[in-house]
Amino acid sequence: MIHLEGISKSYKIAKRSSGLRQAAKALFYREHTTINALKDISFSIKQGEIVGYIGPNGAGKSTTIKIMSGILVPDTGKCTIMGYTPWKDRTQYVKNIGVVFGQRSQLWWDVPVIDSFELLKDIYKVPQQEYKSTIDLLIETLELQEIVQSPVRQLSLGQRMRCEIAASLIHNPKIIFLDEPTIGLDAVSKIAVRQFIKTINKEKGVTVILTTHDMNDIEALADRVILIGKGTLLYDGNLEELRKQFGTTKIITADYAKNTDPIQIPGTAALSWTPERIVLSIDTERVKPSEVITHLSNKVELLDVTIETKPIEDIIVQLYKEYQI
Ligand SMILES: Nc1ncnc2c1ncn2[C@@H]1O[C@H](COP(=O)(O)OP(=O)(O)OP(=O)(O)O)[C@@H](O)[C@H]1O
Repeated sequence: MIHLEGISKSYKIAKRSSGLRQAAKALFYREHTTINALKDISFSIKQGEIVGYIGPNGAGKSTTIKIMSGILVPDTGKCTIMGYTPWKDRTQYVKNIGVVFGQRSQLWWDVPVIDSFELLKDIYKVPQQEYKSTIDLLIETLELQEIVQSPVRQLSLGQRMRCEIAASLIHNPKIIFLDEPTIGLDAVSKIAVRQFIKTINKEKGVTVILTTHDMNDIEALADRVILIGKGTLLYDGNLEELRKQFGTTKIITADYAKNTDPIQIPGTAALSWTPERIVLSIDTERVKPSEVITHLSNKVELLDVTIETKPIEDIIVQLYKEYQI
């Protein structure tokens, strides 16, 4: 469905110099620097996938989304999405995609949200009946009843984001590109937005490409992650694989009847210790959690034990370190 091959994109920016003399010189002669935002990016995405497109600030995520949505033209490379070249066949192509840029609004600021929806219906030439059933569903599932009559400028960020997502789906697109859709949302709104993305993917088979810095978004939604750093594709694979590769640490917290003897267990490191509780970090490649618990129960009278997996956030930090990005 989506196929990128050898995509590169650079930005040319004028160097700014300080001082009056330099500013005068710049009137006649401008020096430029080139930023290589994307270098030889290739990947394919199948229909119905939810792909998390991740990487640190400035990695090239938004640039890729802009190329895939036809806003930017790459310097070199091929991009075919549903048979279209996004920046060449824009008019036909955009009928098939929805785009949300968390940082920018596609809604008209001063008019009630519902009027923006109507305008988008006309732009995309959505038949009235189809529009009615889509909009009713969107209003209900994204809980927009109370806010659709308000102008966008009066909405909170979370309310606006829910409207943005609805706006991107009015024409029933087959693919949606979400660039940081949960940025600045409270916990409840984040969960609602994630749930909604999951539902349209499951029930309508919508393909989702999601960029985010919130690893909980990735964990909740994406089966596959593509990692980009300094414009280069570094990892493309299953989230579970990533976890296996980098997430071999588990944290065991054990509560026990008072014990003042030191506890040392091979393959573990004590993160904290009191006469009633120990928190151990264990490397599951060296020792199994069950072996640690057996060791512990031989030494102390165990009252409670919990085992936690390393949060996905830590795994990603480790990954960024590994690739030095
Ligand atoms: N319009 C532009 N003009 C010049 N440079 C740009 C432009 N847009 C992006 N860049 C540069 O290209 C690189 C990639 O930027 P991009 O916005 O794609 O990164 P990103 O991964 O989306 O980052 P973030 O997570 O911070 O949003 C950065 O170095 C950025 O400064």
